[in-house]
Amino acid sequence: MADMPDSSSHSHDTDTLHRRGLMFILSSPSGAGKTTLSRMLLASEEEIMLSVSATTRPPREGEVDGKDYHFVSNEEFDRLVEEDGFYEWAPVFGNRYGTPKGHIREGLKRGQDYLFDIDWQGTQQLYQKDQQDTVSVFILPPSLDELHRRLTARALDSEEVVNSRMERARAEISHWAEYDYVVINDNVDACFTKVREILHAERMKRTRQTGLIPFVRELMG
Ligand SMILES: Nc1ncnc2c1ncn2[C@@H]1O[C@H](COP(=O)(O)OP(=O)(O)OP(=O)(O)O)[C@@H](O)[C@H]1O
Ligand SMILES: Nc1nc2c(ncn2[C@@H]2O[C@H](COP(=O)(O)O)[C@@H](O)[C@H]2O)c(=O)[nH]1
Repeated sequence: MADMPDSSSHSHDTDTLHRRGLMFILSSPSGAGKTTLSRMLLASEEEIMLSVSATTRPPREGEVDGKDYHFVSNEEFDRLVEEDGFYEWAPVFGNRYGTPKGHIREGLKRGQDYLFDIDWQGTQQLYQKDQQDTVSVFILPPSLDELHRRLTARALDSEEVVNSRMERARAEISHWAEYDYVVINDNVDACFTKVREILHAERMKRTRQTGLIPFVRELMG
């Protein structure tokens, strides 16, 4: 290593130039696998934080209040809407779901990434509010038969709920072309690798790397 140039005199750490955070959205018809992929992403990426939605839907078995969702009453949801407490919200499957405002804007400036498991209505609203920080990925099932199989195998919803989600699937899939990326979730590991590659590439986008401006200035003298 003796003949390697000494880089210690550089005033920038070139591995950690400042960048803006991004809002990384995963959408899909119910049952295609976005919750599974979100959990895999959160387990493997330290720099991304889940945006925990509020919902009027009752918790499913195993879901934890404050971790999977903030489970709220209809009255509480009304109050949050009136107080302008949501970044976006939408009715889905007879319940209401919304992204609490929290500190997303400040976090993005600091370089914090946020993961959103939201539907096409919420995606459109985030795009309208802040297009430059938004990256959206639509997850498709390999077939509708497989989607039905996954919803049934998950065994968390009644047959009636599974059927109503299947009825909605075509309408949701019709929004696929509004997304930046589309990935088919056939093999979950292969799909996850693609989703993670998208996140990594988007982090490197020139317009997000705000630290490049002072770096290049210094580089050029
Ligand atoms: N590639 C895959 N192959 C087989 N099963 C899968 C695959 N991906 C996810 N699953 C399974 O399919 C079921 C539905 O997945 P998941 O709950 O992640 O879907 P979702 O899109 O988040 O649904 P919802 O919108 O209703 O929350 C789960 O039981 C999950 O383990
Ligand atoms: N527009 C929003 N959609 C959301 C939000 N949180 C979740 N969702 C979407 O709702 C459906 C159903 O979810 P489930 O957990 O009941 O199966 C799914 O498509 C989610 O992506 C939100 O805050 N805003």
